[in-house]
Amino acid sequence: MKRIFVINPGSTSTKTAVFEDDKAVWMSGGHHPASETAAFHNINEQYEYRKEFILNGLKKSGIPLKFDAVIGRGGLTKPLQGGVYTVNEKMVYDLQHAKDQHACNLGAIIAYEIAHECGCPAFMADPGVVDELQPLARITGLSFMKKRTIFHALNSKAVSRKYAKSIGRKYEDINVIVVHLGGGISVGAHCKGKVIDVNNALNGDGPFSPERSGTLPMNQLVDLCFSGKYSQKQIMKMITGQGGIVAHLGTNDMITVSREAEEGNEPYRTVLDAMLYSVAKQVGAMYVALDGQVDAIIYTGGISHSKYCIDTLTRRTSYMAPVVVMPGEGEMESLAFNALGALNGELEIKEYV
Ligand SMILES: Nc1ncnc2c1ncn2[C@@H]1O[C@H](COP(=O)(O)OP(=O)(O)O)[C@@H](O)[C@H]1O
Ligand SMILES: CCCC(=O)OP(=O)(O)O
Repeated sequence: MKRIFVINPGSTSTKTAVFEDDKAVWMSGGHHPASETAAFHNINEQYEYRKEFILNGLKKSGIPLKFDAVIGRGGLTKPLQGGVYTVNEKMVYDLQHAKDQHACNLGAIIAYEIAHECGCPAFMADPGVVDELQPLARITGLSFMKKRTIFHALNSKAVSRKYAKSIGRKYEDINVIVVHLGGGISVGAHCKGKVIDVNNALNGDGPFSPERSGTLPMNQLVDLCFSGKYSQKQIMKMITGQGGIVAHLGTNDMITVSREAEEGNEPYRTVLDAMLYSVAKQVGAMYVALDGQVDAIIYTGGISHSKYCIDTLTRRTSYMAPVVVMPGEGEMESLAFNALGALNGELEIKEYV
């Protein structure tokens, strides 16, 4: 029996779990309010805060640091193929110096530290930088700017596989649109096992989300950049951490926002409806990317627990394809599955170079 520790830092939460082979025997985690994380200037500064949060969780439950492997959510390194990777010094360095700032960058770093203390291997799998875009989706309107993907690759692929299995088919044989509704929102076109198009959920591309601005009017953004009022860091923070629902309503707590909207309270109702409208439009774009050949539209991520959000999105998109709701995320199970497969020699362990 293998004991695996799973670490998953998200933009709004940190989740941890202990698995014995493929069974979760302990799960923990918590929400990080925007009021707490706003104090940090960058993700590296959150290292101690998140590590303490993780170690305290283990300590409170009396769980010793004895594992056969530790696996962390993959971070925003250079674009990579999907799969499971050993965390090495080079990866830790690249994550500490990553241009793209997201809490997932800490997953592999903290896994590496804890694994070192346990004397076991550290892994990460299917990071947000998995890149399978079809050639046309890479080209932008400026010849020197290429599109870069950052999305919820781990969960999007995990729920797609689960859905395919539930209908007796393989992920590699179906076409689905996967909408991950988390702190960031990604809407991907999965064509026979490859994500051929998807918005960059982190950097000002696609729908707006609890914490991201999504696509903005470009001329106004350029004016803002040259206004002399804001540093580059401040503008990036407006786009990635303090945009979207946080910018409009001052919170990333979508449980409250959904409840208020459902009761018809303003400005919650209008702002949330606008976010859902922008998500539905992105689903339409991915419908086109798949030439209308879509087996299902899968809604997943934390916000998919909200009946108000799912009812609204279903009304706006179900005429394109059947809607499937898989709330929350399968990231913890998927990470554990990858670590177990790596330990048992059933999955190739890739080296980060
Ligand atoms: N029952 C719920 N109703 C509405 N929103 C929810 C619910 N549960 C969680 N959320 C929201 O889901 C988001 C977190 O989603 P999650 O997929 O766990 O992502 P992340 O990795 O971005 O932290 C938060 O904005 C949280 O408020
Ligand atoms: C880096 C993965 C994409 C993303 O936006 O994740 P969160 O929803 O956890 O912020």
